[in-house]
Amino acid sequence: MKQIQASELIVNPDGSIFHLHLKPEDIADTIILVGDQGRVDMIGGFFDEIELTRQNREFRSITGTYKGKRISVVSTGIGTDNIDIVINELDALANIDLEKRVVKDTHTQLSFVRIGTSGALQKDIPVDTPVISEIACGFDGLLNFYADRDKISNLVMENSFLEHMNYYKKLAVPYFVDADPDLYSILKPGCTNGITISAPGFYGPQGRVLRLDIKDPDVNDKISDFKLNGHRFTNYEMECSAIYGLSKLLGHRAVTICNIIANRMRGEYSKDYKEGLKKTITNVLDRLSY
Ligand SMILES: O=P(O)(O)O[C@H]1O[C@H](CO)[C@@H](O)[C@H]1O
Ligand SMILES: O=c1cc[nH]c(=O)[nH]1
Repeated sequence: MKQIQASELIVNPDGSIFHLHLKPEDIADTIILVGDQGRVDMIGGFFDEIELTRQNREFRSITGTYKGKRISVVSTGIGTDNIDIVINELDALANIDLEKRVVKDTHTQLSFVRIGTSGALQKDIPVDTPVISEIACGFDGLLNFYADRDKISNLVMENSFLEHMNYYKKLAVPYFVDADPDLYSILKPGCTNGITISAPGFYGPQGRVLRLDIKDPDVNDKISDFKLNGHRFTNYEMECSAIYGLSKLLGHRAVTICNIIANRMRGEYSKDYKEGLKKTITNVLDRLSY
């Protein structure tokens, strides 16, 4: 079995993984991912008990139990570049022997559930309601670096979207990846479903204009008009695509639910998004622990 070099898999002197500062025994098989480190303690506030709290940089982690089920919560910070770190390191904790530096013989499948905030791309999706990402669309380009990108993505939708948008050639080619079907059906009740775009920025890459003009001023109208086989775009956020893509490549399960805090087509913003988000969090925890 090939040993992974010290420069490629970085382990801290205490045996924890480089960025997350976690050891294999610290994580549960079910892991909730959130962007905001403050949301980790919000979710922990609903737990029966917390066995571990850890923080390094923007990566805050807890592990505890909710209604008897062991769950970890990890903050990713913003963006798919951080997701590359978080998913690869959580997978390494589960599937690589960190002392021997070899991939383990038996695979442990992790379940990732992202709970985030998001901007709606359809007029009929109200603020403070949850959207579940049936399909993720990555504008970020992260998955394009990995060898089996085409094997796990929906190339028919990709080509149809490129044509519909007359996609600007200097942007990263977008990729489309499905949610895990089992997690999706467990968490779908009560949510609007659709295609979620993960953008590599909050402003220009999501069609926002403050002082800088953007390449395509009609981008959001064109996106919201796109339809294929009954699927439509529902929302923008910044992490889902890489979570779905890397999870699928690594043999894990993933789903994303985001509360809508802004409706981009109506120009509306939530009055108190944290209240609605708490309801979505307890719904997700109840369904995961059932
Ligand atoms: O609330 P979180 O989980 O951070 O999600 C959304 O909010 C951030 C932007 O404000 C991005 O991370 C986006 O994906
Ligand atoms: O519009 C929004 C709202 C939250 N998060 C995003 O990425 N975009």
